Amino acid sequence: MRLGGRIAAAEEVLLDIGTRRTPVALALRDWAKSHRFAGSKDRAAIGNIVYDALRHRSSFAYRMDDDSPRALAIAGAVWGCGVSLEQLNFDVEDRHSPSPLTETERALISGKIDLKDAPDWIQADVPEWLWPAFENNFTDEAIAEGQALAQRPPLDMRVNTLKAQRSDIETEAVPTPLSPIGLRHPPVDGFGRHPDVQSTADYQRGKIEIQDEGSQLVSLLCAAQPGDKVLDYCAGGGGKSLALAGDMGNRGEIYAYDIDKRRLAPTWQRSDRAGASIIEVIAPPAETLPALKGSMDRVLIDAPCTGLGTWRRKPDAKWRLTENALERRRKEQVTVLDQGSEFVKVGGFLFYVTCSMLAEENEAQVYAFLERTKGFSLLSAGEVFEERFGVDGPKPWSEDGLTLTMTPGSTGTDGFFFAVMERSQ
Ligand SMILES: C[S@@+](CC[C@H](N)C(=O)[O-])C[C@H]1O[C@@H](n2cnc3c(N)ncnc32)[C@H](O)[C@@H]1O
Repeated sequence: MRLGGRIAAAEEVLLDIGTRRTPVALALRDWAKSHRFAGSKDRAAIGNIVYDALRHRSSFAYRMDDDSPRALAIAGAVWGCGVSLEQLNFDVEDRHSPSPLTETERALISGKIDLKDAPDWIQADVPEWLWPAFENNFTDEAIAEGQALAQRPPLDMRVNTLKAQRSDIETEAVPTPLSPIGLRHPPVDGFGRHPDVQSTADYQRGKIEIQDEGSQLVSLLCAAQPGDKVLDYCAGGGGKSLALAGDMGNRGEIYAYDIDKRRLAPTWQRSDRAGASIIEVIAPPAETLPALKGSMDRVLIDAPCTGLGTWRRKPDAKWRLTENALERRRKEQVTVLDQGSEFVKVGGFLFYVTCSMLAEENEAQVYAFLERTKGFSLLSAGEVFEERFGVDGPKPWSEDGLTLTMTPGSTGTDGFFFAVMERSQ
């Protein structure tokens, strides 16, 4: 496909996302299914235009003075993928090409509108309704943090130390700056794409997992010891259970529970591949779960959240998020904290993690939990962070000197919140 065809395809996909509210990955898959002539390079290029257009939706719309799919697709190609104005001379004979650029479009692409004059939320590419909370969190750095969340992400992998060391992995990926067991393919440029890690022998043999460095760090911050009894209360697909099993040297007990059976399902196969035999999956109706109450050394609550921290990877979620959804997540967070905390033994630890950076989902939830629940106290996570990842590397945010908030802007990871509490009675 020529460039014009790729831009027109991106416009079509953006229209689909806007009208059907289809998640971006699904919209791209649907488009590819009905356009079999598109090769893998075309699909990657179209994907890059679409993802970049969504990452920067409000700032691109401002600079194009237009938020139509056409304007966003052109902006995605130019400012996201580095296409030049000269390259945008679409071939009028090509029926797959968009119509030629108008004079106004040409002027706008040449940079007629200065983003510096735009409201802060537009410069930051954060939804307008969410801006006060976002700004409150990051104050002077809020625009920079928003912009960091709109960048392309790296592809991070975690080395499964049950099967390999970092130096054993055959790859062009580089070590991650903080995680001692992470490898990174940096963000791609232009129309590039990341290597297909899942088809490598190391992945198939369970030596590596795809996992963002932030997710690796929160798992390592739990400092689970060989022999511990650990409950992963919101285990989802088991990503953190697997990381914990590696850190524990496959000695001890890990119970992976989630209210949603379907989300939990891949954990069996993933544990097998990783050789993580200490993981016991407890799926609903979870008859064996109540017997574990009060007996766990560590309980990890990787709570359901708005997922702000993953906007680099799921930029469509940023514009779909509503105040109602935030409220629903907040209620679920109260539930999982109350329920999960019952499993911690006296002298054990409770970890509260989200992939959000909103104080309402993070510090506020932890403080409200401590207020209504006897016997738990908040410890400093910063000390463990420095112990495990050194004092010289990038530092997470900490509003209270105890909890940690990692962000693309501070630690170069997805956004994650981490708090550790100890049970004393
Ligand atoms: C952030 S995801 C977990 C991701 C997972 N830990 C990982 O590393 O891949 C949050 C999970 O919480 C689960 N959840 C929501 N409400 C729950 C509840 N009341 N009890 C247990 N799990 C719950 C959801 O089904 C979802 O899988």
